Amino acid sequence: MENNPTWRCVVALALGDGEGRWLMHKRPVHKHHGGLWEFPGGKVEQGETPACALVREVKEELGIDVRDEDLSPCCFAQESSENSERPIVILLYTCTRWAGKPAALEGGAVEWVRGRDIDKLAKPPLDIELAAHLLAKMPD
Ligand SMILES: Nc1nc2c([nH]c(=O)n2[C@H]2C[C@H](O)[C@@H](COP(=O)(O)OP(=O)(O)OP(=O)(O)O)O2)c(=O)[nH]1
Repeated sequence: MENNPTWRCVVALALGDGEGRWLMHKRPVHKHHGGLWEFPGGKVEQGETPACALVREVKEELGIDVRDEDLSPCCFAQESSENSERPIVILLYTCTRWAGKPAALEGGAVEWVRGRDIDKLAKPPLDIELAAHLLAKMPD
């Protein structure tokens, strides 16, 4: 269900292993931005808080449990409204506590990547911005 008539809210997770690596998700090839590496997450649905949406999305996408009290707001990135009728805003949270072993349950791939190596991955435009903010705040 659409969450807002004029803009779309997407939430994303920078899951950190505490040793400078972050879990990156490769989008399934048949999807928008297929084959590119993103911070896992997805769209906020009507009636959800961003944190609730992220807890739900990472369970569906990676099969892991995170608790909303372990999510810390990190940064956001947004599309220009000149390029899109309903621009996307992506809110990135960090988290270093979870239960379960992350797996790509929707047909893509997952990998733990050192902060400086995230730069080398092909990413959608907003994930490029999110990665730059994240690494500025949390250098290797
Ligand atoms: N991560 C990311 N997503 C982007 C960017 N630009 C952009 O339009 N998107 C879109 C792709 C998706 O429609 C949406 C992210 O939500 P999602 O991961 O749940 O997307 P999805 O294709 O799996 O969703 P669905 O329609 O199958 O439910 O945001 C970007 O730069 N980074």
